[in-house]
Amino acid sequence: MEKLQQSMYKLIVETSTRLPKDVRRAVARAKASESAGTRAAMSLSTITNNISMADVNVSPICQDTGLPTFKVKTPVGVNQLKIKAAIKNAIAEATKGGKLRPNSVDSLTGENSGDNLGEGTPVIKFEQWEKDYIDVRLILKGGGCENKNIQYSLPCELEGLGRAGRDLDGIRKCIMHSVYQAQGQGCSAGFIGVGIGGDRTSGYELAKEQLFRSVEDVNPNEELRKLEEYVMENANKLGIGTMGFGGETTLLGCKVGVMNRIPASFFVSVAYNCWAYRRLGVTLHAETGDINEWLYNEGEEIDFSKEKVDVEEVKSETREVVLQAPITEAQIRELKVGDVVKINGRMYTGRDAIHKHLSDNDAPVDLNGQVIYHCGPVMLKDEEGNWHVKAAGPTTSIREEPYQGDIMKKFGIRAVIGKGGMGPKTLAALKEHGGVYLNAIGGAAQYYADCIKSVDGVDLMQFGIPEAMWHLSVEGFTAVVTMDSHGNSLHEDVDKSSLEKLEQFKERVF
Ligand SMILES: O=C(O)C[C@H](O)C(=O)O
Ligand code: SF4
Repeated sequence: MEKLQQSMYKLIVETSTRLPKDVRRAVARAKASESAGTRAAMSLSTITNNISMADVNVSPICQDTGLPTFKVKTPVGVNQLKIKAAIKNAIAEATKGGKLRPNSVDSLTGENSGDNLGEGTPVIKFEQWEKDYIDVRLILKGGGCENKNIQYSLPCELEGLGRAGRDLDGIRKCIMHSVYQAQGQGCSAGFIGVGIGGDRTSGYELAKEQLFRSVEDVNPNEELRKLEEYVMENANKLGIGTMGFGGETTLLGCKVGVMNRIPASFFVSVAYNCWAYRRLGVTLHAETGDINEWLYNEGEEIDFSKEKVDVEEVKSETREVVLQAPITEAQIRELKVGDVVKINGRMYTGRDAIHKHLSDNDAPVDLNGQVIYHCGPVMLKDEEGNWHVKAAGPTTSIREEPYQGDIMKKFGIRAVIGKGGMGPKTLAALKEHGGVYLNAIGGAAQYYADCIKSVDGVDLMQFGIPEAMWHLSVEGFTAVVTMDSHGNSLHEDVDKSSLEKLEQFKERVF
């Protein structure tokens, strides 16, 4: 098994940096369905551009390289402990080289282990089989989409859809609701894996298991095939769209599995995966550990770098404003939902730990008139001790909802950049204080890393690389105003209109 660690390293790097062929085709279909010049089309262009940049840079498609989850099938007699050790070594190596973000955090102390290893991370699941080779599959599922997973216990009442009973139609309603409740926060357009039955644990396992199916397979169970097709057709009528900006494509794939349950329980579990659906697999020679074959490798690989972007058309529909910090209140009050903002100059990253910290402490820098970027980047230090950005897309902003408004007022922050939008408390604060929320394209970590021209400093490194406050110099960092200082929120509007659309699916279908 001398090649095992090397094979696992290849699998990790490939999964983190190259989107699988079936997923590319799904993204391309979504792009083709949007009209040029719309926000959805613009976002999808950024996404496909980002996919190509990750190919070329061999760098993470998204900065959140998730909780690495391996599923391994081994012939009888193969030493699983050796496989586990090889996977762990390969994970540490990939983290050191900036192919994975250090993502393993002590839940009690908040300490980041720095190498992605720790209690419960990575997840490795073994199964034995009768074949004579090893099958290893890996999914890197990020935290933002993981947070949008949902489990229903039937019967239940669902907003917009009424009662969901213990039958196929009740299941249908749960799935439709799961897409609605995710909005754009899990970086839509997304994929869902659904598990019907089991208990709370095995139901979610089954849901995640569906994410290991190919996007284009056909469910052999006739009832489930119909259900999957129904969901694909109708969830896309909800109008949530890419990033929750509205649009034709909200869902890129739906896979449903079923298992038995016990009489008192009836769970429908949904695992939501962002467009940056990073899962791959290999088969290995059982004695040497060499890669025999790459899985999910069928069909054409779309090379998005060959596509042409119709920039002129995009420009005609949107107003573009260039900003440079420090920003004045008057400049902010000029901005309206729908404006495209290009930022030059300084911004500071701040996510979960920073927001909590700033609510009880002074800021390490003067934040008056400044821009906060909700981002946990992948960073590498060179031999001279200088930091380099390897991936730096936005994180889900709603987690900062309890703190954001207060912090903006306390420190005089004028703009926050993130994704998925924020709630009523922040919207009220933007109006009162004169602030703006800018939505960047979730998952576009290479695209944004390219806009970052230098790393000028870092504070609060004790929170770990993703959570520290990085001082960044940017050029042409592009984001859309989705919440302005006049009380307007695109997120509130899309939520409301998609709930109205959801109500159309109240009547029995199955
Ligand atoms: O942790 C991150 O960088 C992003 C996260 O996956 C998210 O979607 O919020
Ligand atoms: S930022 Fe978006 S694309 Fe990246 S892992 Fe989170 S949900 Fe997925």
